[in-house]
Amino acid sequence: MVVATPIPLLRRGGNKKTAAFGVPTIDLSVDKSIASEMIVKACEDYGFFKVVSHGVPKKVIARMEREAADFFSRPVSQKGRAGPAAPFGYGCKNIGFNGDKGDLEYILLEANPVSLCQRAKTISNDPSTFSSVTNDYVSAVKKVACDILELVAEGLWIEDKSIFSKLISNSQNDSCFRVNHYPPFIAPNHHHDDQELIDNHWDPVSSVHEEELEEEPLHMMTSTVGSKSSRVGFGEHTDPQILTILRSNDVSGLQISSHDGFWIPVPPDPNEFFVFVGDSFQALTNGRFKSVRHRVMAMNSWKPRMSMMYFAAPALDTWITAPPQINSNITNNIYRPFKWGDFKQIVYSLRLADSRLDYFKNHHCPIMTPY
Ligand SMILES: C=C1C[C@]23C[C@@]1(O)CC[C@H]2[C@@]12CC[C@H](O)[C@@](C)(C(=O)O1)[C@H]2[C@@H]3C(=O)O
Ligand SMILES: O=C(O)CCC(=O)C(=O)O
Ligand SMILES: [Fe+2]
Repeated sequence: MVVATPIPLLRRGGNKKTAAFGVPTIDLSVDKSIASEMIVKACEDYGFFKVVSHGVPKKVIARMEREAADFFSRPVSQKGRAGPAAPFGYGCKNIGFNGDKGDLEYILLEANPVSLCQRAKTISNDPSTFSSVTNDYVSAVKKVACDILELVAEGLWIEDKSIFSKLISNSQNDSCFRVNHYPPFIAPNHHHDDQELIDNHWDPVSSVHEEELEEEPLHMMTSTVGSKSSRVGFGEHTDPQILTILRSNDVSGLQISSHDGFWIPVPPDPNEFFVFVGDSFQALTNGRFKSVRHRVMAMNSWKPRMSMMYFAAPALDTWITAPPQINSNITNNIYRPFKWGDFKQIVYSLRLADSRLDYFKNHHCPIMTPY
């Protein structure tokens, strides 16, 4: 049984806003009452945790990785046939519609079999294999997301264990799937002698030059290789959906933000999944769970980072508001109830780094609840 308590391990002095901690790790094979309590605690304290013994076969992961790697290895002229991302399809450096940029290329897909089947035709020379491999992967991680959401309901002592999972298992769910591919990055002052550090023991904490980052808002950074700004892979943001299930190869770069403003590097773990609380889960729990800010910094690596995210979202017409089992007095609602589809529209009108949930904070607006 793997039960790791999140313990701050290191905080360097001066004005370096970085820290390291033991990622809260939940073994999904342990007794439900233990796992559910740990998940609720991690969602409250960090909005982030790792799951192990998740039951997703290695083969399903390896096949998805191979299909994606094969796509990104193609010439730009071929990849471009699946783009530009609007928002679905192949994208390169441009994220969203409002000028955000990152040092990456990606494919963003709707996570349903019909759409995947259509999209696969522009992505692969063997579309039926691509869509069947992607469907298998998406179904497997969706199951992980549902298991986690049911454990959350249990941990919150809610009788209807499917209160959250049914939102994403609804046939009209709006979940999506993204594969990000970050090119290798070697810092301009990098020496070959450092190779051993890169391969094995490289310490991302000391390599994040925060004094440089503070000069320029992250979302303004471009991806010009060779300048200091080349290090932003995917700028800081929270995910708007309910839950995100991330898996990456063994290349580092992911960082999460602690409540006190430190960037915490997350060591990659290709066999396991990282789980992020999204904005919608924050609203569904009336702020009890926190959506976690995160980003990807291009780290010294000769190898590309490849990550896959399943963003679990409800149907567009689903009301997002805390159920009475969580908040019995609606006058205490932090957020106005909103439909996922309306929230998504706001999301796409804003920049990556914006705090979108603030737009739904209750000030003087009348409270309407669908419950
Ligand atoms: C700049 C943007 C890209 C994004 C939509 C947005 O306007 C703001 C949120 C971004 C984000 C972050 C999490 C996911 O990667 C994503 C697919 C999502 O749902 O919200 C992306 C959007 C995107 O890349 O299309
Ligand atoms: O690529 C990663 O590791 C994370 C990317 C991310 O946060 C996103 O696509 O929303
Ligand atoms: Fe994200």
